[in-house]
Amino acid sequence: MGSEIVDVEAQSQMVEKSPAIFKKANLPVSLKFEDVIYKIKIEQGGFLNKKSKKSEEKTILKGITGVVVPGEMLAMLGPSGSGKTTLLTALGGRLGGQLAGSITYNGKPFSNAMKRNTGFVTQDDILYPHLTVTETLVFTALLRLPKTLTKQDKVQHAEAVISQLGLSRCRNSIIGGHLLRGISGGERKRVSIGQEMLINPSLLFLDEPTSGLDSTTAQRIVSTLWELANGGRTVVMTIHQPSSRLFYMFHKVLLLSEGNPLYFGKGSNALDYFSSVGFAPSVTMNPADFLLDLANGVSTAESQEDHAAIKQTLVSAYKTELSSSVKSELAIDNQLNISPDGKKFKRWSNTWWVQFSVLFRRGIKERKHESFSGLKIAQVLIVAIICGLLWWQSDITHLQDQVGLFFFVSGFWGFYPLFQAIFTFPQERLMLAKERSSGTYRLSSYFMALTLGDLPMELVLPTVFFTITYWMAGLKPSAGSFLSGLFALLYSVLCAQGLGLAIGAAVMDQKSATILGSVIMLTFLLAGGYYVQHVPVFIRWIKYISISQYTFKLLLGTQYKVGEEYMCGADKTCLVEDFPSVKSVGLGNQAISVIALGIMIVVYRLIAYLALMRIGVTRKRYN
Ligand SMILES: Nc1ncnc2c1ncn2[C@@H]1O[C@H](COP(=O)(O)OP(=O)(O)OP(=O)(O)O)[C@@H](O)[C@H]1O
Repeated sequence: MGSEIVDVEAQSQMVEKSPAIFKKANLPVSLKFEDVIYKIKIEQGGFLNKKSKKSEEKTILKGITGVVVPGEMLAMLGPSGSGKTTLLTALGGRLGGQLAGSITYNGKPFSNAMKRNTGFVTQDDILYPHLTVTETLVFTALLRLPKTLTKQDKVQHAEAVISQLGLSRCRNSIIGGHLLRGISGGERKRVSIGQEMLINPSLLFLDEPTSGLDSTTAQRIVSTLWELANGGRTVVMTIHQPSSRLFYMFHKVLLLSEGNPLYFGKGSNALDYFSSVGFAPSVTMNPADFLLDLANGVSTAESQEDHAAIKQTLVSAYKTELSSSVKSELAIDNQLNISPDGKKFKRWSNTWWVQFSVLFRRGIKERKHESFSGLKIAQVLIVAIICGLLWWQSDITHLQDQVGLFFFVSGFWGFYPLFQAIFTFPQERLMLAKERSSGTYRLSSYFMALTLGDLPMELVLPTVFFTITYWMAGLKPSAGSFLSGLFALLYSVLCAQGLGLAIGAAVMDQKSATILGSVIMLTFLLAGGYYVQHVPVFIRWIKYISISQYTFKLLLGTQYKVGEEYMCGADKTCLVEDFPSVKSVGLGNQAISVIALGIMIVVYRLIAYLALMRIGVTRKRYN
């Protein structure tokens, strides 16, 4: 107990020394929840026979009540699957579906203003692997801090968080991730907490902030959270197996077992309560371990116990012994009359333009390794040179060859941008969900930043390709033909890219999106007018949606004119427009191709945008 007091004193001193933003909460929040019940529908059976599929209702949370006031830190304990994360998500205003009971924040339901006053740290750290610690926190500060602060102030806030969380040593190291060495797990967790601390939330939720960390690091993180609570914040976290040192730092503890509350109250009173209902620990042990044993139906008092019966006894004991006192605590009017006023708390902290420009810069930084990869450039250069060599100084007498080149170009530049774009949104899914659910930015600014950020490289590569191939292959040596060919190609690249974005956003799974993308593009290619000219009427419509067909037609149009002749035999001339694959797409009506591709450029992006609207804004946890 003595060491506890020393700890607490040391922590109070640290608070004194802390930067201003950690001293006091702006808008203290009293969180009250009463009889929270959460049900889900589970599909059962029917693996072989769909008709036998039944949906069964499962109750995940079975009436949980509690109150946490500013300055308090609540820990939710319980075995795996007991409902801790579900309750945390519900309290954090992020759970949709069948949620019953009442959850209030200073007596009011969850609102946008409260969202901006709430920090939520998920169990898995969702961070960009290629950014450094400082970059990560500065970008978050620029996005999430209000526009009343200058850029300099925002950077200073990020710096303050870095020193407060002891991240100075690794400030310039990259976060890292899968197959990419970066900072340690504990440091990564602190960066995630730092991202939420930046906005100085008065209500902070954390899902297992200490899991996978050694006890010293865990202690350090919980101490920081304790400091935050001490500054008038309300801190709620789930925790797996806290050491006794940590256990006594929590002001309140909620013990769950299979969705039932077994205990709610001060951590230091927990053992007395369980002793009073007949479950006293027989040996001195970590109180958290003892509580978890009980929640699993294991009591040290008896050796051959019936786990289900013990759990049942504890559930009943809670109802008879504790429930009413917890509810009466709820009735105490400790509602703070501070509610975020609507004017002060607009929905977004920054203007569209600020969001866009920060996201644009962040996107370029995170993906520069990918977009400007030497391998990608080498791949395009090699294909361009091989094409140039194979079609070396071809001329119109070999019309078949030239037409083949144009078709290849339209196919290659259909697939290439499609597959570059298809991964964009599935890779970003978790980040988008995290940042959208905390109201960091508008979807439109994110969408524009991401799609425009990739654009320069996506357009440079086909330009380089076309320039090399065009002149090596000896196509029409006029600036007009070259430039209109290049325009047609870039136009079709934008279109294929849009299709890739739409498929990626709609499917949100890289593997399925790739398969779907290749089937669609292959169909477009086959219907492009080169391989088959006598298409049955019932399927002829495909060519009207085929990107390859329009690109092919535009490229042919830049080289040949209606009425132009070529040598089709020893001393025989034919009209270009009568050549089979030219005939199938035709040389006239080029404007229609331009309009059709233009429509597709817009429509595919619109589909991608609409598909993204479902991410992060629904308060569902399992989406
Ligand atoms: N949408 C869902 N679909 C299916 N099962 C769900 C869903 N939501 C929650 N569950 C189930 O509800 C129970 C509680 O889940 P929850 O993640 O809240 O537990 P937990 O106590 O946080 O577990 P852990 O400590 O392992 O993270 C689990 O059995 C889980 O499988």
